[in-house]
Amino acid sequence: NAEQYFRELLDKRERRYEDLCRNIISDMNQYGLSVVDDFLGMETGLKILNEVRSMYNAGAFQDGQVVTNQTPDAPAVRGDKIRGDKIKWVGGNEPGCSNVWYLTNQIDSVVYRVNTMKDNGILGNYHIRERTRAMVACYPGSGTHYVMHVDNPQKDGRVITAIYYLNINWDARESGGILRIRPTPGTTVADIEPKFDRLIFFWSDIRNPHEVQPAHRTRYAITVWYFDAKEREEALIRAKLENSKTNNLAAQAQAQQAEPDS
Ligand SMILES: Cn1c(O)c(C(=O)NCC(=O)O)c(=O)c2ccccc21
Ligand SMILES: [Mn+2]
Repeated sequence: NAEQYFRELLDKRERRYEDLCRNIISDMNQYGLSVVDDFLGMETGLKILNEVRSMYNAGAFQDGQVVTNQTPDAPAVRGDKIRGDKIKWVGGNEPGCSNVWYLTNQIDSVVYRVNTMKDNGILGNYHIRERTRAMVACYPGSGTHYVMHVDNPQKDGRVITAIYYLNINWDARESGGILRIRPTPGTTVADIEPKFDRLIFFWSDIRNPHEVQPAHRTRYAITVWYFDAKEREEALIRAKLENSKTNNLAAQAQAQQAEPDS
């Protein structure tokens, strides 16, 4: 009967979800990164893509960082600075961002789940309670890239990077834009295509230097970073100490200047 059918459907969905979380746990423990394809399905993915496109076309993205021309051999002629990635920070439920907001909720439930499941290995060392806002990024596609870097080299609290890609029929052979992660220690690299409805996770710290190779087609991605409560707290305390130290130095310098020569 119908009730039986729906119960089985839900059970199947729940099992699929469990399997998904199990796979992420084993990937993160084994490789420090995990790739999930078809995360939300075509229909939902398209809604997010259209929302991001309309934000971009409305000029809501900050101008990307200015980078010199991409061709290293040609002399950097004045004025050939091109704009790199352009980004827009999306908080919670601002108007016109409901689909991005839905996405971040879906990623949240996976991350909070894998963080609390039993036998989750390294993930069990973290206590993830909050994340950054969502960073919506667009590479305009004129060969723009992002240099090799570590997201969190200095223990600012971010432990997991989650990136959701929106690029339909992406073919890296003609469009480039590959995310290359060079897990350390290790000698292999992971080349990840920014494919539509693909969600990836990787440790945000020095274990995962990565770069975005030059993109020759508009390349959209949405990133959220998850904090470990302890590392985040310690980072905030350090920042406060640093702050008060610099304030004191400034105040002292001010005071010394003000004092008449003794
Ligand atoms: C635009 N963009 C990024 O694309 C990546 C990044 O690592 N992207 C990986 C990817 O898109 O596959 C970043 O890490 C990043 C950090 C600060 C500001 C902008 C940034
Ligand atoms: Mn990065």
